[in-house]
Amino acid sequence: MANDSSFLFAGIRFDRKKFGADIARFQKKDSDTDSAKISSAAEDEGEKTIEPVEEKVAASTTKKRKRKGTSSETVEGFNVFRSSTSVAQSNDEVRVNEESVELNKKTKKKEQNKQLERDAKFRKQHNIHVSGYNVPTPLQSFDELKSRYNCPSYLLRNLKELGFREPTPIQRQAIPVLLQGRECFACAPTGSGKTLAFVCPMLMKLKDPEKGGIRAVILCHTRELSVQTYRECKKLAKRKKFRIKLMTKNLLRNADFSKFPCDVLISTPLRLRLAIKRKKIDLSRVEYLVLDESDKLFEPELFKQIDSVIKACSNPSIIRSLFSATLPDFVEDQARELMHDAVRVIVGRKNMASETIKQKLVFTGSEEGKLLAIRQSFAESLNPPVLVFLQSKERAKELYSELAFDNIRVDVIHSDLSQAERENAVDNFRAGKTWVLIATDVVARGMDFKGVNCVINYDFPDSAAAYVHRIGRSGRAGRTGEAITFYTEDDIPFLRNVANLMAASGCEVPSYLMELRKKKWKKHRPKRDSISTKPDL
Ligand SMILES: Nc1ncnc2c1ncn2[C@@H]1O[C@H](COP(=O)(O)OP(=O)(O)OP(=O)(O)O)[C@@H](O)[C@H]1O
Repeated sequence: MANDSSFLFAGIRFDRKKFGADIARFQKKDSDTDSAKISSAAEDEGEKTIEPVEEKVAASTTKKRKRKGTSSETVEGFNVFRSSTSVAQSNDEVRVNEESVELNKKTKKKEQNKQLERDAKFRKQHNIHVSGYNVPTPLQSFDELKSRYNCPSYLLRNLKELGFREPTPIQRQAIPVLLQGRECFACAPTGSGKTLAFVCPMLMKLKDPEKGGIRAVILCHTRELSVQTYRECKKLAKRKKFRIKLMTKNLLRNADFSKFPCDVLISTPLRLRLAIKRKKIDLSRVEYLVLDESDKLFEPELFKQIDSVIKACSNPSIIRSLFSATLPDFVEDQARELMHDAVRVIVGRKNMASETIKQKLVFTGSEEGKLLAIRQSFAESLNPPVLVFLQSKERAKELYSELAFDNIRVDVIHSDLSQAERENAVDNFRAGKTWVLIATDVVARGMDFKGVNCVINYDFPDSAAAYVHRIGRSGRAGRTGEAITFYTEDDIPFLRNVANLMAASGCEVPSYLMELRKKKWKKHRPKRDSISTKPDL
């Protein structure tokens, strides 16, 4: 047989050393009995396939290993001894393989189901709600960024140095979603760490600094928030030479965007739109786009601007994400049309105020009553830092000129101030130089002033979202805070809306408030009497 089959090896360099044992065995055998014996050996092997199911996977691999060096081995692509018995054997093998594949599938499915159960339990524990196909397992710890996603050590070190020991619920879920390359719209309470939830995966996705175009864009609705986000990015990217740029007026005016070295660009929609129109900035390489405070960006006055940015970010494999503490249905609907295969992540309940804030309603009767109430409150216990919100810049200026002489360190911020003045006001408040910051809604969203003890809604907010975001400047990152909302006769129709928000976030609300009628609450900015106490001349 060895001789007969030698023609099969013609033209093939046969390694006699390697297959010495086989050659010796074949040479010993009588050529007539040879194939019968080999066939029966093959049958024997075939019989071995009638084994308990559990052992089949192991058996088939052992069999493969055993067959190495036996007569029916494939030599460099040729099956040397092909007989009817080996066909039967192959059929058996196919069956065994099919069964073991089936078994593998079942085991895998079982394990997947167990993992899904564990994920669901974990999400419930952290009040995380998800929808979307194949949502990744939430993070148990920041260490998993290393074990599951090979997070670079500079980033882990930065997280540690910033004092972030454990991911917050939104970070637990949104980070794996974005790292999986999925688009995401996320809603989580104010002060719950959404910035890190989108910056961390962005830095991981970008891996290393690269030349040749803008790779990530973060859109923020105000300049103040852009500056803050820029600083947060820089802190997280420390030790890595990413080119993180803030779209300032100066940059917009003077930069040559055709040679713009930039990994991450942070901008307001207006400035970026101007750069697209005037400077032909190229966003076609952008891999990662974040719309922070997304519901604000989707409002009609900003929508045109974000729309042109979204269109300019034409990379088909872009990952877009939307983050906010409030996510109205109309934004969800628009987001669904815009995004593909997105995962929706909600922490707690949508559009809910943070549970760490003690909320209070105070009836002041009239505008004069408000001024008395705030003065009295400061006289009794001024626990800075305190933020006071008013409905317009005119009213903010008026209150400032009243309180400026009251022997408290007070400042004001609104859109009539220059950029430098606005930044100064924010920095002084952060540094504790200002105790009371009087503000319009320009700093109501996104701004992270550490440790604000109390927010006073001097003027009733104009919508549910405004209420949630304004009071959310206090009680951040798990700390407690306080919110006081003044109301007058004009605001009574909308009291029930605030009462509902208070009750939903666990505050005690007098029952009579819950019995009031609910009225659609949008853009409630009634004409109010002037704040001034100076007599009219
Ligand atoms: N894992 C963490 N552990 C502790 N603190 C954290 C963690 N992540 C973020 N923080 C801190 O929590 C604070 C709030 O974070 P951030 O400003 O991102 O909140 P946010 O959810 O975006 O709030 P908003 O809705 O008001 O914009 C920041 O001071 C931030 O440094």
